[in-house]
Amino acid sequence: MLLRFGVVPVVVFSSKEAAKEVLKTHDLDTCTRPKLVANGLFSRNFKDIGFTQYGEDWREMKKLVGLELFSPKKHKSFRYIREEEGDLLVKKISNSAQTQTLIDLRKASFSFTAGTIFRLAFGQNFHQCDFMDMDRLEELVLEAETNGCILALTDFLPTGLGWLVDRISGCGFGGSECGNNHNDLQKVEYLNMVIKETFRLHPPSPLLLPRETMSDIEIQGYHIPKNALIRINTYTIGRDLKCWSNPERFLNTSINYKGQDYKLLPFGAGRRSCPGMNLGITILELGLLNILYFFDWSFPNGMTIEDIDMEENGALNKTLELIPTLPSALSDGSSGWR
Ligand code: HEM
Repeated sequence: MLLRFGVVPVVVFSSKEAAKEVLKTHDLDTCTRPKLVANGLFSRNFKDIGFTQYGEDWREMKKLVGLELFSPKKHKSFRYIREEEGDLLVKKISNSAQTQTLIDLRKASFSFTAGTIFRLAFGQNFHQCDFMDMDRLEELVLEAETNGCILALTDFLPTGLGWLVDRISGCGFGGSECGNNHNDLQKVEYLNMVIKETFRLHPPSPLLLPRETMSDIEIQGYHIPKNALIRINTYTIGRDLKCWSNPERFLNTSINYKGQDYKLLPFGAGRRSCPGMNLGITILELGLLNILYFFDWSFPNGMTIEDIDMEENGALNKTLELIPTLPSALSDGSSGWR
């Protein structure tokens, strides 16, 4: 789909064939990022690896994070951090289980994920840091997410005009569907299937991060000029009848979701694909295993599954409050899943 936002052509690709042409055949022609106002603000003027333009700086950063954060050796050496944070998550939920009080699963998962990434990236324990406040951090992440989706007119209208309209208009930037009647092995297999299907039906990034063409190219027979903004619509591809026989149902396929199969791209593909993929998957599996293996879950009084708001709004601001119960076989103070 070709749109024109002000003076900028914006092309949205919603088929796996087009995604493959962009991310594989023309990866090198499309692997820079456009300088969008919102992204500049929370990436310290495009210095962040995710929003910096393609070139020497990006290549250096990619090499550095590949060695220092995401290599298999580092991944292994950070295991104790993931385990300690997993134990903390289990303890927190156990406390609620013992008093039979509600726990906000979104907040608990956020704390587990942010705690792990914070320690890994900054070498400091988030929970022992006086100057860090988890609620405030969550607000900041939400704000960054929301701003990431905002399109400012400054990005699309000629210099001055868009900026003026943005100021006047106030464009100031400043649960998966699962049951639990499974034994342990089934739980693990089931969990992997749930993760894959959640990636397909509810991709964390429904549109991959924006790319910009660095030269004139042709995709699916269409001419795309240099400096066009490109978006890959993974949400639509994940529900495309041409790719999936029954898109609304769990499919239980052995499909690859790490960027080799262009009908399932939760982490993108090509040069700008997610370098934190293995860490992300490990955190997700560990968090979910701890939540599902150690606890049974029930709704608060009077609530049914229909009351859960499954609508997506593109941000992480939905609460999911449930009551955990410790199965009797496990109520001996076990620590987290390793
Ligand atoms: C389940 C967890 C995660 C998912 C689903 C995910 C997804 C994505 C997606 C879709 C992109 C854009 C790819 C593209 O536009 O082609 C991306 C980029 C990126 N992700 Fe992740 N991600 C996850 C976890 C992480 C983690 C844990 C980190 C680091 C701690 C991370 C760091 C990055 C970075 C730095 C980029 C930008 C890469 C670049 O532009 O060169 N991600 N991620």
